Amino acid sequence: MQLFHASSQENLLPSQGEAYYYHEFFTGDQSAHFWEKLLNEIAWKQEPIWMFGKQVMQPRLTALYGDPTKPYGYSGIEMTPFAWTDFLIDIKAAVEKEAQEEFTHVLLNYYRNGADSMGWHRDNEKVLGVNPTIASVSFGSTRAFQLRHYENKQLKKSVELENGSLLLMKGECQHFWEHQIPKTKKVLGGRINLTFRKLLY
Ligand SMILES: O=C(O)CCC(=O)C(=O)O
Ligand SMILES: [Fe+2]
Repeated sequence: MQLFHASSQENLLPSQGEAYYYHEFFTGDQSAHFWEKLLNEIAWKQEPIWMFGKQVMQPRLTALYGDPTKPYGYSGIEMTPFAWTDFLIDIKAAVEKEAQEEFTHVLLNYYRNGADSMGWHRDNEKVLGVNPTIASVSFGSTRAFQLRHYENKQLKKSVELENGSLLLMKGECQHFWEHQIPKTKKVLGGRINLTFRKLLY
């Protein structure tokens, strides 16, 4: 939405994948506006996933939006998308312009406080194709986003995802690197994250 973004434009990863961070991709005013919409108008739910043969509740709230005829799933669950809303389309358009990619779906995560989290994973479902571009937008409290090499787990990178920021993951990132949002004991408010994806149906 801004013409020039305060961006490092430099790859956060040393090799085998790309991750680019854009600080203040959205202005403070835009972010405050989207925060209110996201909090009040998204159909948030706490859903179970399968982990090591057991069903457990995810430690955060989630929602999926996109083409309702194209479901998407991970960790043994399948989600049916809700149809796009106007303000989600506005966010999507801004992100698509920067990413030079068209997205079909957005997965939303609401971390209510520092006890909510997302464990180590790669976004490598078959339906995303070989080297997917995933665009991740954050609003609300800053949380650490950690990346570590899948084969050499000592190799780690961390970036603080701030209010109004954009993170683009590209190339071989989902093949060679996993990522997580760890729990934190810092007293923190909520954070909402949107990951835009292109599902190849
Ligand atoms: O909350 C985040 O920044 C990460 C979200 C994520 O990795 C995902 O939805 O796959
Ligand atoms: Fe992810």
